[in-house]
Amino acid sequence: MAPDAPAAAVRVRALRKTFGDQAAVDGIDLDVPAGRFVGLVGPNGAGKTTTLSMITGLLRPDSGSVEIVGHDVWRDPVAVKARIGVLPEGLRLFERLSGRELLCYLGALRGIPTAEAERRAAQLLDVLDLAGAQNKLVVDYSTGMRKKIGLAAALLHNPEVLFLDEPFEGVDPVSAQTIRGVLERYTDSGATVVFSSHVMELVESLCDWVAVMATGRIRAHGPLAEVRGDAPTLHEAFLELVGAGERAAAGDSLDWLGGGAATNTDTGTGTANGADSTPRKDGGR
Ligand SMILES: Nc1ncnc2c1ncn2[C@@H]1O[C@H](COP(=O)(O)OP(=O)(O)OP(=O)(O)O)[C@@H](O)[C@H]1O
Repeated sequence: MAPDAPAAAVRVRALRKTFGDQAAVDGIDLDVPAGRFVGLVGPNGAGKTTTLSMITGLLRPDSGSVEIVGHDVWRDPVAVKARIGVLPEGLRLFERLSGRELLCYLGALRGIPTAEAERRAAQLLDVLDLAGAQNKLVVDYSTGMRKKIGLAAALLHNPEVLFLDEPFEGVDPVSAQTIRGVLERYTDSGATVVFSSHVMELVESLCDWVAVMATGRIRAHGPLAEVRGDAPTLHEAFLELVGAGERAAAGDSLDWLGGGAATNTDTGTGTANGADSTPRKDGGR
């Protein structure tokens, strides 16, 4: 391979997963370049979590293959798991450990020498603004704190590629800024971050490479500017790619919805207010 063509961080071929007769991921191909900040975006149910779960070895595909920095996820799982960090959706943690104990324990599982694991844990807790809660049990952590301790756990072994499923969901703006700073520093060192999100503004401001998914397929992927094309924002390009205009128009059929009783007058099932549109507190009895 030419020196100016670095190996893909993630190489996906014909990846497919069905649940019953529904294809959650419908045979996707994807090459994620190394050293990028990558956003996987798509509407609810697009298949983002299913894709990330298969890429990280948490869910077995029906067919297709995934390589991470040249290692097959299903044939070479140990090599892959040593190279990746994962913050999955609905992260399960050891709830009865404190944040610091959790990181030190995971460090031991990863084979990191105790002193080094403690050093890294202390630094991560500090940078992620969790030092004050390091002795608190994880079960007592808030949603945002859980995301941050999950991120610390995913970074502890200094992985080459980090996968984050909705890392900013439930996180306040200050913590989001902290997480962002950590991730930017991490990608500046040449590592790759792949994260899923619905928040286009966030993806646009953080990512230099995006993949847009809808109904189990990749609709567009590549450098941010290319995917955005002539659209003024990624948000607008996204709406066009996933056909959201049609779905928005479908809302027109909710002609009864308006928060008032007046629209119920001729249905025969309403409040019997008749032509009087004045709201009545007695429920029309
Ligand atoms: N374990 C499962 N059993 C049955 N159907 C599933 C399962 N997991 C996912 N699906 C279905 O697969 C489709 C893709 O789901 P997935 O969670 O991957 O989407 P997503 O893009 O992550 O959505 P969201 O943004 O809402 O989290 C959905 O229609 C979902 O209902």
